[in-house]
Amino acid sequence: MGGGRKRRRDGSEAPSIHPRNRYAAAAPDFAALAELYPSFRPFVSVSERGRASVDFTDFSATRELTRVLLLHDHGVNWWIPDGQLCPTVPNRSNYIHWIEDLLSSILIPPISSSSGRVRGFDIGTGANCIYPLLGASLLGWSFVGSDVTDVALEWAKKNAENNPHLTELIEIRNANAASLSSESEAIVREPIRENVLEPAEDVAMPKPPVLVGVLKESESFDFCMCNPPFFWLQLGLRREHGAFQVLKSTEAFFLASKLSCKIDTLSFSVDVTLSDEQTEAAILHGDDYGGSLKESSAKLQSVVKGVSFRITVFEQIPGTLLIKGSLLNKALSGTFSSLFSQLEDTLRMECPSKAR
Ligand SMILES: C[S@@+](CC[C@H](N)C(=O)[O-])C[C@H]1O[C@@H](n2cnc3c(N)ncnc32)[C@H](O)[C@@H]1O
Repeated sequence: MGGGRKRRRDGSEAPSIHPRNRYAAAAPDFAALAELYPSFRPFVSVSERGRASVDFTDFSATRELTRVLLLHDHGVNWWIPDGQLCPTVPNRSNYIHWIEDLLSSILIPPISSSSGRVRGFDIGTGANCIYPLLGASLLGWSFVGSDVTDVALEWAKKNAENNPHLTELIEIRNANAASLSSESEAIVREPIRENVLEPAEDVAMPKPPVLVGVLKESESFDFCMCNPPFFWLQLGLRREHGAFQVLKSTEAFFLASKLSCKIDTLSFSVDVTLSDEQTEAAILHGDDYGGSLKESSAKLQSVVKGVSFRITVFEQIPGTLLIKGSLLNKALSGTFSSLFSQLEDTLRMECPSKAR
């Protein structure tokens, strides 16, 4: 029965799937989907007892699963390039329904819009554009989705445009463009510390544009949502590859890319810092921002020196590691995104996944 609570390993109760979630009554049927979609078939294995499963540590498998679920159950055409965050449809649908509950509760007064349509703002919509696509297809909501990397902006737009019935409902905005047009101020602030193990020293970085400058003066929204701006990579490893080895491979990867990095074996993190010349080259060659030379120089002036990005390795469950990439210098988002996807390829080669 959908909506039942699952027990975690520590005995506590895990949040249940929302009762209106399409997958609340029954989880996706991998075998049936494999029958219908030949491209999904190679990713489904069937055990001796006849149970069909998918390797959730294999990016290609989870991407294909997301693609067929969005197509089959939601009539949505969808794709993302390698290295981009792949969302799980049942999980992301929960958030849409939880927001729906909040909006219908007395906690949140309705914001009247002329169209009478619910309007949401999705900070960091990603290449996958998942929340706008689900909100629009499930409930007819309209969305503005923002992002800062070229690849996310390009694919979020493609994902909206490849669904003519939803295109009108989804607008994608470049938060970087907003920061350049609205005189971004450089500030020194604490790094985002969502893991207690992260070092506590302050990091100099430009203030990231999140809402200010991205929203228009006259606009109103019924809600705003955000899945934090980190990049995650999940690696299912063979027994002999531990977190320490992955950390060392990460360090070696950045050193081989001629970047300065500092490994911290206590917090299992690697801080990567680009030299002034590397930062300048990255920005002036416009790898992360397709703007004009004038915009590039404005961006260059807004850059504050310091740690550029941080990679942290976590052991999620024995044999499965999560590698989190945090962008600390927003001016380098494209460089970061591209390096993170190269790091992913390197780690997948050096620390192969568990055999299926
Ligand atoms: C963890 S991904 C989430 C993607 C998608 N919303 C999801 O839930 O699968 C976070 C996204 O936030 C973007 N991001 C980072 N800083 C941002 C900012 N200041 N404004 C908008 N997006 C940002 C990143 O480029 C990345 O695409």
